[in-house]
Amino acid sequence: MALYQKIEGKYNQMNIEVISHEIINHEQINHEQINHEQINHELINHEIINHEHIRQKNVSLDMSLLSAGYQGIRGAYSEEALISYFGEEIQAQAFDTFEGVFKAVRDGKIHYGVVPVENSSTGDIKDVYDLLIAHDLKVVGEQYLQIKHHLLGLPGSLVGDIQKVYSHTQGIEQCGSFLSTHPAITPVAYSNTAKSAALVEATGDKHITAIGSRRAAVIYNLAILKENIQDNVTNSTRFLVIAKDHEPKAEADRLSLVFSLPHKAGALYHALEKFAVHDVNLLRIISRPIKNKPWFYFFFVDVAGNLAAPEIVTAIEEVKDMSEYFAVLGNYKENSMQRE
Ligand SMILES: O=C(O)C(=O)C[C@]1(C(=O)O)C=C[C@@H](O)C=C1
Repeated sequence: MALYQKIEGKYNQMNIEVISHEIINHEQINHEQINHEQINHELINHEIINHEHIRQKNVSLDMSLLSAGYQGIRGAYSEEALISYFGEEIQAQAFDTFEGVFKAVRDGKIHYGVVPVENSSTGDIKDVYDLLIAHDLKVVGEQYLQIKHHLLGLPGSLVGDIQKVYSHTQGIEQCGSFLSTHPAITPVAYSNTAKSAALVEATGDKHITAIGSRRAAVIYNLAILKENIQDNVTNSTRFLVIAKDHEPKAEADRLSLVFSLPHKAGALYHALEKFAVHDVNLLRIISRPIKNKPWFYFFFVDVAGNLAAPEIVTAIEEVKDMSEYFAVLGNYKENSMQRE
């Protein structure tokens, strides 16, 4: 506990809660009979939720007591990611925007949000990073999803007759080669791939199509006019599972941090050096502008490790000391699909 205490007040508070409640005690889960009612009560109160750990220990929890939000409508890739992470039983709630998901989590209307954060072909989904800062939410998990885009149209539509294709900007970008070889089809950016599919069904127009998933085709009664039109066969998107509070996990092996540094020669170099010196593997780094401070940046850095490891604590303590702003976004279990 002392280690967490050194890093962040909130972590400290969380650990005190974990210890004082003594509900989800890893040892207890292993060796003793579990009081399910008590655990579910904790889940409802949105306190110590360690579903990942519990799932691994084959403890059956009533997931239907939990809610998670995603952007779009049924058939969106985000909904698929949500189901892959939590399973079918959780109450999935659809929101029009990413911001809607973030606000609902922040206001305690839903327990979790599942939002895309990066794509293997097109890179960062920048809005999500900005929203993480703006709403002060935590990352408690991640989910990779292979993205296979298909050209969806009304049954009987012919590729040669298509005038427009609707999709999320990511869907359009990820299918750039297909679109460049079909110049007669005008891409139209829409808020979501599943919403695009629903629009095609609603118009009843055989000249209009959508880029979306096989699942969306089934839900919105569309035919797959051309399958796998994404540029890369390995196309995949990484989603973050966000929550209001940290969820410390013994098996967490990925740590997401955000910090800003003074404008000094070598500031970033020296910050990253701390990870190298303490043998901490850097997994990812991106920068985003600090909106009210022109030409200053937030660095979002992911490293491998658990906050209980002394070398991690030392490294991030040292980075924190050099930073003008510093926060632990979350320490969670890496999804195994990564870097396969
Ligand atoms: O439009 C969807 O279906 C989404 O879930 C959004 C989204 C994204 O924002 O990247 C998710 C995964 C794919 O990369 C394409 C679109």
